[in-house]
Amino acid sequence: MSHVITLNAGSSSLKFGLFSLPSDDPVAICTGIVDRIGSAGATIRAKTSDGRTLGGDVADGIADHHEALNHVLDLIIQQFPAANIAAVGHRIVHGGPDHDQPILLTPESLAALDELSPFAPLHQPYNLSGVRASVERFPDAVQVACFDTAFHRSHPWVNDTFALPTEYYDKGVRRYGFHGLSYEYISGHLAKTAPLLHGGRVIVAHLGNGASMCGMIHGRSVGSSMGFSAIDGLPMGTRCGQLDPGVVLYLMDQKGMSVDEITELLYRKSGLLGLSGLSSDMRTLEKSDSGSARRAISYFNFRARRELGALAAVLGGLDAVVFTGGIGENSALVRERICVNMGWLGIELDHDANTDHARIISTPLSRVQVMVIPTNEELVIARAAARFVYPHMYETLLDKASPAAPPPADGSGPE
Ligand SMILES: Nc1ncnc2c1ncn2[C@@H]1O[C@H](COP(=O)(O)OP(=O)(O)O)[C@@H](O)[C@H]1O
Ligand SMILES: CC(=O)OP(=O)(O)O
Ligand SMILES: [Mg+2]
Repeated sequence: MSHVITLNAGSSSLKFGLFSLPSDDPVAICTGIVDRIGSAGATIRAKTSDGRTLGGDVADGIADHHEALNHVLDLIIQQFPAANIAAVGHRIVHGGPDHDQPILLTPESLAALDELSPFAPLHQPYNLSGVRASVERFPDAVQVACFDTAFHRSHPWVNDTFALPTEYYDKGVRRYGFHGLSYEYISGHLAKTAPLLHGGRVIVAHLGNGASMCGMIHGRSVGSSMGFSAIDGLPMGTRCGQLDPGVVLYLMDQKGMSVDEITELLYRKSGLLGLSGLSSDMRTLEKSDSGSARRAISYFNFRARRELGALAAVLGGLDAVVFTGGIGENSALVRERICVNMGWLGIELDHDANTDHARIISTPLSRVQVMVIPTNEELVIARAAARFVYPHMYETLLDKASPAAPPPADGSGPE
């Protein structure tokens, strides 16, 4: 049987998965993460489908993604010597304006994606270095790129543009939207488990270390809180979220800050970390009784409520809200605070169901159904890679999972 490796490289982490490809849907055999690449305290941790925990601290550290990948592959080869790697699927954060589907990676497509690195400096170069390292280790495997931006290419023009002179749009200065693999998973999951809601107006809140929201009609994205870069929209672990561009001009002009300094500030020192002065991790903030931790959580929830209302307006109403991502799946407090006093929008949260992390956390009478659905970006990548390995076998599966074309969103269609 053939196998697929999935790779999701962040600036200091590398998430990975090993999937087998039986005839119906890829099956995860092992998933894990290499953390703190390039700094002290590097770890590699993985879980297998038969309940084993693998890996541990890496005493000498891990210098870069190339080395991280070698650790991952050593672990996979040691633990699963019979694995026959036919494909490696990569999460590539930026696919530019044209890619609305996964593609096969070739030297030419890789070079073209490299040109998008300035659009996503803290993601794209690491994604692509994961590709290069895996080409070296698996020269015979198919390498597949799965884009975080692809799911949002169905945006109507008004949600895709800024009010800049149009030449900037033509040069690629657009609202791309990200976390598309997660949204694709949720959309497919709803299509299977709640087809009526899938056919309606849904807001998915992907709240993790990176956070965004997506408004969907008929399972397709019509709007997203992230824009040109993965800094926009909601505040995140270390990213500021929506910011008046005047702040950036002020920092450059009046404070003499360089591009690198501002990049560091907006991507790595802001968000929950910047506001709390304590941590980027919601778990730590929830446990803290410091005022700054409470304020950071309040800001996070406030902006999420604002975005929820804005997207509901874009969708022309709301049928369901889905929480996902590390915070969305695990923080009853954040879900409660985002949904509180949202009766005007039709949201009535069931306090006990929310505390119990039930799948449906709204009351039976709530007009809007509120759900918690764990995301699975790795499965979306594995499915895409499988499609290139066994086109005939997986084509049908993906057609079933992929949503039908939506009618234009009321009032927000191309103008
Ligand atoms: N039990 C929990 N309660 C609250 N927040 C949590 C919990 N578990 C994880 N998180 C939050 O989720 C974040 C990680 O989310 P995740 O979606 O895995 O992030 P990413 O994929 O962007 O690295 C953590 O940084 C933390 O803020
Ligand atoms: C696009 C993005 O923000 O990704 P992540 O959440 O993995 O940082
Ligand atoms: Mg993520």
